[in-house]
Amino acid sequence: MLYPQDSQIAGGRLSIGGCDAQDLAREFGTPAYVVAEEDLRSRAREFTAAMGDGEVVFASKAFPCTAVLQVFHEEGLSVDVASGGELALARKAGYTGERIVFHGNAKSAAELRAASEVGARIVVDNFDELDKLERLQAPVEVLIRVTPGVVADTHAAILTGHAGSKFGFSLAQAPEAIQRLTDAPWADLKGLHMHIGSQLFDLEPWRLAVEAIATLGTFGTYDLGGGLAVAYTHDRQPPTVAQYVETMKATADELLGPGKTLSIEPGRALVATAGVTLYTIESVKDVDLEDGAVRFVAVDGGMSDNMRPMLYDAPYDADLAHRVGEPGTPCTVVGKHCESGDVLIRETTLPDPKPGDVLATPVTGAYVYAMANNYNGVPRPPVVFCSGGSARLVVRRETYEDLYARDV
Ligand SMILES: Cc1ncc(COP(=O)(O)O)c(C=O)c1O
Ligand SMILES: N[C@@H](CCCC[NH3+])C(=O)O
Repeated sequence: MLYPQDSQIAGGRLSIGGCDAQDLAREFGTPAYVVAEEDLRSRAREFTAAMGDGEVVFASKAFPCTAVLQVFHEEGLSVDVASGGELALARKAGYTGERIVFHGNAKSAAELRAASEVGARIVVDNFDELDKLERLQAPVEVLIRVTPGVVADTHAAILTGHAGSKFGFSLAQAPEAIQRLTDAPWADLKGLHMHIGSQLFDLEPWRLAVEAIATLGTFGTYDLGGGLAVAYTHDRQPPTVAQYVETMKATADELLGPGKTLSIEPGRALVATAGVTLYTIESVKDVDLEDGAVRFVAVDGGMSDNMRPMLYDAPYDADLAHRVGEPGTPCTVVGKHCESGDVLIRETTLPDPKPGDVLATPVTGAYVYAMANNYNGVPRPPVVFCSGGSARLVVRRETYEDLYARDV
């Protein structure tokens, strides 16, 4: 099943965290991002149990929402932030510096100052950043981000560990960065960081990457980044959390030496399955073409609430919330935006979809809320947490007033 762990389907009706999906749509309106809180918690526990005394750092870019961060804070995870804004969210959720890892390939002096003031660990990406830190002279814990020169199998836009990536020091540059940070009296160099890409199914590239960074000397701490894939549809299954973590630990033991302090930074794999987006179908249109007919099912959201299909051709599945599991006919789910590329699902099957029906798209917890926007003046959807049969609003829907609230 693609739905969160505590979902149920009874008589074709979907419930999430004990809450009926159609009732949620009625109560909170659509589109709505529904989040199964127990799914977030159980993923966090799966990671922490597998990591043992290693550190699990939530990559907050995947779901930068205070309530989500609070859950992971309660579950004992650390947090990865990639901007001053994400740092502010992490602080709002209760995080203190020793559990914050600060990332970015273009950190400003102000962001570096803010990170140093709260005592966050800074992952140094380039020589200009190193110069800025030198000018700041604030005592900071640092890691060095290394680009291992490994090509993993994922969409080019979310590949980050290849030679030619904009992130990190190349293997050739890293020794100079290591030397400078070892010599700097203000820097406490803990070790190396790498992150080779996102939505990765194959574990082999991580091994190659660790092999590459192992040539740079021995450190006490290694942060191996995030990247574990999730199943968006039934077509392709990723490794389990346990398989992935065991591989990371065994690879580190073998290639970096035993007893290292290890961190991993999952984003997607912690939040994707907890999220279900609910839409209302607004129109159903059959278009006859020479090579067959297309049934467009148009919903009340689209590329403003989920950019991923447009950016990465990301596949999703969908169901009518009251007829889950029934056989259907081929449909293309489109959004309400003024672009033909506003396609949420190129091909799925739905049983006789009608205007007014509630459509549920599972596995929409990661990088969906995160990349929402106001294209066509569409207010961004609310976030609703469901658990044990109760639903609570944790982010309200934007209003039309919000759309001009920043006018001066
Ligand atoms: C530095 C860093 N760490 C962790 C992540 C999280 O990746 P994922 O969501 O694929 O686990 C990212 C995003 O790709 C990242 O840039
Ligand atoms: N936004 C991307 C992931 C970015 C990874 C961040 N380094 C996605 O939706 O898949």
